[in-house]
Amino acid sequence: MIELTDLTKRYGDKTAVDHLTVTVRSGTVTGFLGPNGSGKSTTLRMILGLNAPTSGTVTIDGRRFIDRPRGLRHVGALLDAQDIHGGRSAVAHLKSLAVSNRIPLRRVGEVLDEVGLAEAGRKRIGGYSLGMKQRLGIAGALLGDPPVLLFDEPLNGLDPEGVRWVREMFQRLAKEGRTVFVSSHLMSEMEHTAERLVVIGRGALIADETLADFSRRGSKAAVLVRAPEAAALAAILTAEGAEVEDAATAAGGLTVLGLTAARIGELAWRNDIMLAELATQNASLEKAFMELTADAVEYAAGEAR
Ligand SMILES: Nc1ncnc2c1ncn2[C@@H]1O[C@H](COP(=O)(O)OP(=O)(O)OP(=O)(O)O)[C@@H](O)[C@H]1O
Repeated sequence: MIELTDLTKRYGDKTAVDHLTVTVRSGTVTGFLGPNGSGKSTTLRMILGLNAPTSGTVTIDGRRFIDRPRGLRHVGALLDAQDIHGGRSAVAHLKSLAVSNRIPLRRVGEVLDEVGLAEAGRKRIGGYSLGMKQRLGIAGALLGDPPVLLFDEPLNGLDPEGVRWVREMFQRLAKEGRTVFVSSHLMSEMEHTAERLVVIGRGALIADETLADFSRRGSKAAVLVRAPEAAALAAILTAEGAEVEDAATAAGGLTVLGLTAARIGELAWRNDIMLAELATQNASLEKAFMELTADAVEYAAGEAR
């Protein structure tokens, strides 16, 4: 379990992390989401004792990371897959990590197998693709077989097969009872990866809940209706109290809020209006994320320069 209590980090006038209080539980994959520059990396670095908090505390299973003599055996982390010595091979890199953390050397072969780098293990890291570096970073995090794992944007640079593989691995690690905390600035990456979400904006907590609860915060469920006589139908639905928006992109499409699909179908039938399509739209996680973090986006497109 990772516990952040009133955790704050300031750089001069800039508050990178703002009184963050969060508990990251074991046995589940927790997504750590926020727009670019919202303080995710700074938080992960404070968890690992690489940055000192301005105030507040962070503990892992009750102790500060730097007070743990077992290091990589307790917490495995991938912070920046590119930040690695390109002249060495993956085997040499992992062996040096193993030796300095008193991890048996047989783990090197095991983790390289696990991440699919067994063949490339003796090649220079400098020649690796970003996806291979991500895999190597994940191997390093797994080396000490730790109960707590932190990953900063681990899906960056992975192809769709790689993304699926990482997702399945995170879920397996969580099922084994470990704490898996994964940052991303993209909801689409977390949607099929995490079970819980911690969402921050400008360093402050916006949400800490299950994915299902988070999606309910988003826009109300809407119903998409397509009908040749869209204008007539829109008038009927509005008279029934619905909020109707024209979906400008789809000819004849209406987005209806405030009525169920069943009720819309019934009203159309009673008024002899033919429907071409009637579909309930699930509240989109992406939309909920965009709405909740809109005020916290630091560099939006189209902003005054
Ligand atoms: N060493 C530093 N000195 C000054 N400001 C910093 C430093 N490190 C981070 N910041 C600032 O703190 C804020 C949070 O940065 P951080 O890298 O933690 O965000 P992030 O959520 O990880 O972003 P991204 O998704 O872009 O990686 C940013 O505004 C950043 O410019």
